[in-house]
Amino acid sequence: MIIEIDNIELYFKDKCILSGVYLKSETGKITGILGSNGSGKSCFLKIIFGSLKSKYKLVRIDNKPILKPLYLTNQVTYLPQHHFIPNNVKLKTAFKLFNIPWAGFVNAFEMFHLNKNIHFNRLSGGERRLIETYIVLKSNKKIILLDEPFSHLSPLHIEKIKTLIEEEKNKKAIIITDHMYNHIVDISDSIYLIKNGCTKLINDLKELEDYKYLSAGTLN
Ligand SMILES: Nc1ncnc2c1ncn2[C@@H]1O[C@H](COP(=O)(O)OP(=O)(O)OP(=O)(O)O)[C@@H](O)[C@H]1O
Repeated sequence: MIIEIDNIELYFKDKCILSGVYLKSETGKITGILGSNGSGKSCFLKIIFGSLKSKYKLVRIDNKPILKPLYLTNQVTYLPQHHFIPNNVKLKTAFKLFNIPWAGFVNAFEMFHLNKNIHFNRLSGGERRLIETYIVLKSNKKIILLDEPFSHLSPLHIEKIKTLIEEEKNKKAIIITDHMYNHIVDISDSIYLIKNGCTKLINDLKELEDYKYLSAGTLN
């Protein structure tokens, strides 16, 4: 499956956030999006998902235009920046609701093996993030959108999530953004930088410095 997003124009009042955006992602590939604070990364993911309306947008899957919000096609899932599992839900209930086997999760993250019956709001911010990222990654959807999956995670958990992303990409198209650019660079097959409302396909990492996303000499 190849998904392409094109022709987006997003304004808030008369402030232009995105214009001249193009992104291509496909099954078996991880597509990274980088950009400084406020550059429009989250808005872009919400527009792809279909939860944020823009003035224009064109989404194509395998060359066919998708005219309704992508989430209505049942092909996409999305990890937002905020928590999406309600506070008062027990972990085992959350896994059941999203149809994700608990056993696989505790196999990968043993530290949770006694936590099946605890409520989501009894976990730390990083633990919640880890569980939500796992649930989104393991869903049976073909397109996965991840908005800052690494924030609040400790280094070992970041490595585990990266491994999981690499495993899942075999059957999914994964689009990911995070400020931990080194991890994005590490796992991405292609990288787009959002700058001045436009996406720029990065062919050489040095361009991240040229476009002043990183300060000069960072990559030396
Ligand atoms: N509902 C809204 N109303 C008005 N402006 C908004 C709204 N949502 C986002 N914006 C603005 O759009 C711009 C892009 O926001 P977005 O959240 O997409 O940035 P981002 O690249 O994800 O930033 P960060 O890395 O800091 O999370 C910002 O200037 C933000 O203030």
